[in-house]
Amino acid sequence: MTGVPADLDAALAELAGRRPLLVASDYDGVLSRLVGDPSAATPEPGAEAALERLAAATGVTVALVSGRGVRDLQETSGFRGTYRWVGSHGAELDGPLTGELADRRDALVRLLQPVVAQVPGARLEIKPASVAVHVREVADRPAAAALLAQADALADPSLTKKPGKEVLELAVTAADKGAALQRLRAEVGAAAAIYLGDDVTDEDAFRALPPGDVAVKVGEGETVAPYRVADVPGAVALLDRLADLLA
Ligand SMILES: O=P(O)(O)OC[C@H]1O[C@H](O[C@H]2O[C@H](CO)[C@@H](O)[C@H](O)[C@H]2O)[C@H](O)[C@@H](O)[C@@H]1O
Repeated sequence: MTGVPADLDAALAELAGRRPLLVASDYDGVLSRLVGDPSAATPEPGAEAALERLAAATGVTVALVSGRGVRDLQETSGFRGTYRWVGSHGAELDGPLTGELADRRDALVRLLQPVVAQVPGARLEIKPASVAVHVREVADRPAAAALLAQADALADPSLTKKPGKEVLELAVTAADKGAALQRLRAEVGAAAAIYLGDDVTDEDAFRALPPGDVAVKVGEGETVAPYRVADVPGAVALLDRLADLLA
């Protein structure tokens, strides 16, 4: 099994002694490997079992904090545990969004659909409070970059731009994972928290954690997180290790 780095293991041991404890994780690129079709992003083997063990521990709250809409996250992951579900980068903290936001999002769909349709392999993902232009499966890389630049240029200033891995998302709310994590932390009265993330939008969450909390970057890339695991199996190994320490 993928090991947990020694410095991170020591931080987990310290974290395990604190309650209430918030264990929060991103989904894509952390609990699921990145794949071409977003709807095919199934969980890594062992991920759900580790989350369930953590959620069963006394004084521990598990939260899933995703750029996906909550319903999509539940359907794609198949997870059914007693977790806090945070979707749309925090815009959906507990439930679905209002119709007014959907109207603004629909206008974006009408604007971008014909543009995306011109690039073979590109996808337009329609989410509760945003649209995402995906280029992971665009073989012509200059065309992929040009599409992302075009989407960026078409976005009016009231939108929030969220670049990510092979994607540019245009959101009709200013929600970010950092504000969502702070709210969650306060709601559970957490004495400590850990957050795992792999993408640009997770940096907001890392920055929101106070000293003593544990921020873990999954995979390569620049980050403000002080800890790192190499990949998705490494993230699952971390969660398993924390569950062992809490047992
Ligand atoms: O916050 P997350 O749970 O990590 O969600 C971030 C975005 O994940 C999805 O896109 C990413 O994963 C796809 C499936 O592996 C991949 O095809 C794509 O290139 C990645 O950007 C999801 O589709 C987005 O809605 C999420 O915002």
